[in-house]
Amino acid sequence: MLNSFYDPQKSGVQYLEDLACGYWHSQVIFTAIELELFNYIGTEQKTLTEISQHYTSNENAMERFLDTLVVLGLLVRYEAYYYNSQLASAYLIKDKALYQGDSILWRKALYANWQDLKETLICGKRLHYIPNEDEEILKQRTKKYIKAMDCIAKSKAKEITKFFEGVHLGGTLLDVGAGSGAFSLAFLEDFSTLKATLFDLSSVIAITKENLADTQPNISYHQGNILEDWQLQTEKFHIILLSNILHAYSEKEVEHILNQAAKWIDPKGFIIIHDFFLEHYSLKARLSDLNMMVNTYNGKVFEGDWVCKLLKKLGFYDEGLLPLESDTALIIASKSQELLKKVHRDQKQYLMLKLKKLGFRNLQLLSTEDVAFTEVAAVKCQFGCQHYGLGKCPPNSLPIEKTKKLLKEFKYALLLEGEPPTKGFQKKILKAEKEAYQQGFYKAFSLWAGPCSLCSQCEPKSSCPQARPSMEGCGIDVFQTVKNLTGNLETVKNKNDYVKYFGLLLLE
Ligand SMILES: C[S@@+](CC[C@H](N)C(=O)[O-])C[C@H]1O[C@@H](n2cnc3c(N)ncnc32)[C@H](O)[C@@H]1O
Repeated sequence: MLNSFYDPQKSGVQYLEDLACGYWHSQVIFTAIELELFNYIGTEQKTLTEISQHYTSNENAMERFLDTLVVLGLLVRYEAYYYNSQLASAYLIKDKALYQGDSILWRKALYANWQDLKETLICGKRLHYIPNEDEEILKQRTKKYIKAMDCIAKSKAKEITKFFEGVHLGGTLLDVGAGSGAFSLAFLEDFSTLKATLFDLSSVIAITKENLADTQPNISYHQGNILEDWQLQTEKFHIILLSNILHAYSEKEVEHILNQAAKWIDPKGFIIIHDFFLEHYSLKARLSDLNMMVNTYNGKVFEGDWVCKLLKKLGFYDEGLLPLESDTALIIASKSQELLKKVHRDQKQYLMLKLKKLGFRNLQLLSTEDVAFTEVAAVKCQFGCQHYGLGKCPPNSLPIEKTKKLLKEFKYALLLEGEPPTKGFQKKILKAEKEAYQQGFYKAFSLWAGPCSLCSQCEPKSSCPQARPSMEGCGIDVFQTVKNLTGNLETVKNKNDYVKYFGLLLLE
């Protein structure tokens, strides 16, 4: 969920080298899509010679290129034959429903302005605009843009509508900045009594209308500028959708857009905001923010919290950020708290988002069945640790068999990663446990790392509301558990090496 490649224990020169070579990956996928290589291979097998002849390319160069695509997981090579991988077959062949090639090539089109990043930092905003673009060229570019948005929207639409499973959604939907209308189409498919109005610039509406032809009787269109007063000439709407709109603008325009949405929403309706937010998929959100800086007039990626505060000022309730499994998240707001309660949210994902704010480096959801145990932990506590017998350390902790039984009471756990000092980490674990409890995980119980460091003195036999056992003190094989999940945990080799702390928050 945090989408961060950086690992303070491991990241060194290799990490820097990989960062610097990021564009190599991009260039490989851009080229493969431009060549329509995955279409050419299709469901067949092709030899290097066939592929090289088809593209009139140098055979040696083509083999090196194809073998790189194999390592990237986009092709499979078996002896002399190349095939599309499952991933490429699903998303990189043009006639597939979830084809992503158009959005991948749109990324390429955005690259030119990234070259100006250094100058953009000095100037504070995008440097170059295309002056007086020819009408036909502009139309072709808008078409490409809509296709690109459509690829992404289609791949996410069902992730969004599932929040409303079981909710009776009827009436009218206003899709603000609708683009291809993919999100509206997904809502119409799942909620048959809905009618949607697609609101966008006239240049976009013209293309979307053409694309959808007359196949959608429940769709109407409204051309206009969302930065002006919305002149909709209809009743209020039951759903207002703002998907990937806020990040195109700055605070002032976002306030205007939300004000207009508040004006046009039925008191028993939902405002649905779908976007990048800094709290979710943080690295991608940050990079998207820079992308807005180099490629738009004043777009930026916001904190979900800030948007929620604006909605609150306008009299709306919301449930905070609802992360999708992919890189974006939702805010669903309504003036009716009753209605909001009907919206499904993934309780554990929501909790993870809240806990991230406590400052954990990383959070991983796991099944309690994936927790590893070792008898060696107890032996290491008894022989080799100065804390043995003190506070809540063994033998005042839970013996391994009792811990195994305890974990059977819980289905899930969150592995929480932090760092020294021990006291600070343990306080965060307690706060995490409290947050989980307050969100309804009534059994929530935590195990932390190291000897209890909250108080300077401790009566080992007495009960203490604050003390929790450590994972290792209860027989958990912390190394193995972490390695099973992330493959990443190093033994500390030097005194000053970075140490990772882990806690486990048990959830029913
Ligand atoms: C990033 S796309 C999002 C499209 C779609 N909502 C989605 O999520 O796939 C932004 C859309 O907002 C529209 N838009 C941006 N500024 C607008 C404005 N001032 N008035 C009307 N539409 C606007 C664009 O034309 C484009 O279709």
